[in-house]
Amino acid sequence: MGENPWQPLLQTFEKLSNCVQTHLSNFISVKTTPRSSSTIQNNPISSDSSAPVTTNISTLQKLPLKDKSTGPVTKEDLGKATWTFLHTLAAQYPEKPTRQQKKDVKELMAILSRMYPCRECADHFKDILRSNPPQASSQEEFSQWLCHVHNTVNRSLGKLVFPCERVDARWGKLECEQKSCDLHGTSMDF
Ligand SMILES: Cc1cc2nc3c(=O)[nH]c(=O)nc-3n(C[C@H](O)[C@H](O)[C@H](O)COP(=O)(O)OP(=O)(O)OC[C@H]3O[C@@H](n4cnc5c(N)ncnc54)[C@H](O)[C@@H]3O)c2cc1C
Repeated sequence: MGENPWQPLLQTFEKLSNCVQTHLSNFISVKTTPRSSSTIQNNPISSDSSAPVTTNISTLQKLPLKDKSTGPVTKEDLGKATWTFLHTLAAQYPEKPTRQQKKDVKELMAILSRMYPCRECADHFKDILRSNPPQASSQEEFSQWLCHVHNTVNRSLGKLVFPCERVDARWGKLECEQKSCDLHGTSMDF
């Protein structure tokens, strides 16, 4: 019998199909390959056991499991994030806080000095609070007090002291539509 006249066309089609499959699997980083020791089953939601989807281990090994955003937090990262939280809180603290809000600030600082997830920092902060009890009768008073205690930490770490008259320029209120992020309160409430 002579050669199948469709053979060259079929071979070309097969090559094209393999090429498309390779490019697609590179694009989505998941390969559909026969089960082997270097692949893991990864189709927990499929009820069709005849069509297992497998992820190539070498693909998983290339994933950035410990990049900057997912790796362990350093003392510096934690410090920066906490100061951002505290100074933003101070910037949004009401001009006329309620008794409850003043109490909350004191409690928050006390809790930080006990539970801040860096033991030496927490102990250090406890000492600072002892000689600088929180002052939070107004937004101005709280943000200046916080600037002062942050500078106390800065000094002990050999860092530059921040000019507290510039604290409002450095730490503004959150940008929220129609003041929806503002803390509300007036000392008349309680
Ligand atoms: C309660 C607390 C206690 C800490 N104790 C320790 C400790 O004992 N040992 C330790 O190693 N680390 C401690 N840290 C971490 C340390 O304070 C820094 O956060 C960390 O070293 C990173 O410093 P940084 O130079 O990036 O700027 P940070 O001090 O984190 O400051 C962040 C930003 O705040 C601004 N800023 C600086 N000073 C002031 C200020 N006075 N008022 C307003 N804005 C300011 C600056 O723009 C600065 O870039 C503590 C952090 C906190 C929140």
